[in-house]
Amino acid sequence: MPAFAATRVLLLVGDTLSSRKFYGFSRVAPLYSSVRFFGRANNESEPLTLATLGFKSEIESTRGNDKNKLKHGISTVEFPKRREKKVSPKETSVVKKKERVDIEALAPFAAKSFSELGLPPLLVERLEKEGYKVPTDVQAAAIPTILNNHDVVIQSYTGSGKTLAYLLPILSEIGPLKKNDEPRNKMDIEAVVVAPSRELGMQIVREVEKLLGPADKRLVQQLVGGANRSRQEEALKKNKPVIVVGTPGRIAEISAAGKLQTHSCRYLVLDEVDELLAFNFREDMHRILEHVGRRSGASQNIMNGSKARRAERQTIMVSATIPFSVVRAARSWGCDPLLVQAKSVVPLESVNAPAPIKSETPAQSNSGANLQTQAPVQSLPPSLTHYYSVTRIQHKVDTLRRCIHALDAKCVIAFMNHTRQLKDAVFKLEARGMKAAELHGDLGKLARSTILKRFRNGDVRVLLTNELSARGLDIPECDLVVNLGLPTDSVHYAHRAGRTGRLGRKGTVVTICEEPEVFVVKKMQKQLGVAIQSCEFAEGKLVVNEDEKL
Ligand SMILES: Nc1ncnc2c1ncn2[C@@H]1O[C@H](COP(=O)(O)OP(=O)(O)OP(=O)(O)O)[C@@H](O)[C@H]1O
Repeated sequence: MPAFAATRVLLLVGDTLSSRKFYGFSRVAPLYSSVRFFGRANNESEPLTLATLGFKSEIESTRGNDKNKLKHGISTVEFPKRREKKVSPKETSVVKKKERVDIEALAPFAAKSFSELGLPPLLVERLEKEGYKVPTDVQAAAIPTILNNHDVVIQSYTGSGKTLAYLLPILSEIGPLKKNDEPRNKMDIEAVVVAPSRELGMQIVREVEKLLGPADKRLVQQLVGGANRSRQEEALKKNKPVIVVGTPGRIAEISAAGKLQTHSCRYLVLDEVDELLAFNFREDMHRILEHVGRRSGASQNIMNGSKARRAERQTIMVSATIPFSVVRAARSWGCDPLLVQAKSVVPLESVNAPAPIKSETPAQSNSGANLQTQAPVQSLPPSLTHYYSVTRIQHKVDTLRRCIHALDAKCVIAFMNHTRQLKDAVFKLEARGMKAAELHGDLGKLARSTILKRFRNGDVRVLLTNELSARGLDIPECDLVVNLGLPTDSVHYAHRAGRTGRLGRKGTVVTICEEPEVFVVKKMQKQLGVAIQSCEFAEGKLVVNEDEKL
């Protein structure tokens, strides 16, 4: 178990804003209308305003916001001050009046359109063609922030659209859909996206290909392990991609062989960054962090501190779960990074190490300074229903089958902790006429992608898998996640659970456990701040044990 997994906590509210410098604001991105900012005077007597940050005027956006008031959520977006721009007294007074005003915001979609976020028309057109019309909250917060050259850590719950939140600002600046048509040095790779699994890597590649369109899809190159390396190297040479997406091992390998020129790369994305901190990725990640976007002569610049680093790559780190180990790592990898969440943007500097856990109800934990229990809550989509059902170990697969019938689930992901258990479970389900398949890391790349394709197509109803599928896998149709083996902790629970209930869809999570394991479920319930209700499956129906309070 990697050390970071034990740290489940993130303190998100820091009262002192960083007074550190921010460099290289070259663009002005318009403000999306319904994500709000509030300014505040800081030590150096310059208030924070949208103007100081390079966004549209605060007064204008505030007016626009009146139309957008909705029932859900509070929106407070704080940015660190942008030093070089002075604020007029008029702006200052507006900011002061609005100081610490919490505003209702649209949820789950904050901005009305992608064009409001400063994306180029070609890209917006392509998005509309693909059916993406309204940005999600996290996209509305992240896109302008990345367009403003900030290094960021993006955290929001599973299935909330984090992939486009970083891809869109990158594609605004590089490739055929970008804002300006400056010619490109064809040898340069301009963005590197690192993901911990082949499946996630391929999924990101598909997303980029979709946006680039058939004529330009060769401008993204996958560099995932398990696939033919020389073919990947040939494709790099022939297609001269602007963006590569891959797993740490393969990217590091090809880079070490001198076949991947990333020194002048502008963007480095670490998707599922907390997973990428795992021990087994350490050496490869070290190489990637040292080489991507590090121009020759940069080592000399490092001596000059963050300003020099700013002139190099922009680092974007992403996950639904950001333990404090990531906060620490992100501070050293990035340049004054910001923590971007659906409705808040704060300097990572203001995120404090977790305080000891205090017993408090989820409602209390939202308002208090100790947000130890809050991080996993923010990692879970609100549209999920959680149950647990007690059974004997030898009846677990049969309970799974009855659970699927009772809930009439069509597309099910069931997690087991040991690869060797998967085959037996598949056999038992198939024997009872339920189409099932196993997916794990011991299978070859082709077998893995064929199984996933069959599952996505609906040919397979139940996918029996292990932790491999817990991260990032996007199968919107998945309506049920079952834990046949207990997840290691609440962070792992959150990622597994997040395979269902994607982007506002309903989803159910059922943990099938033995009696002595119930206390672990109770503990996770407390840490996650969600109700996990006891239930049974009898006569083809779900029976919730209402009176059993955890
Ligand atoms: N603005 C949007 N409008 C409609 N659909 C969207 C939008 N943004 C993303 N989606 C879709 O939402 C789904 C979830 O997005 P994505 O996989 O990026 O979530 P995520 O936050 O990265 O999840 P995870 O934490 O599990 O990796 C995808 O199917 C994606 O195509």
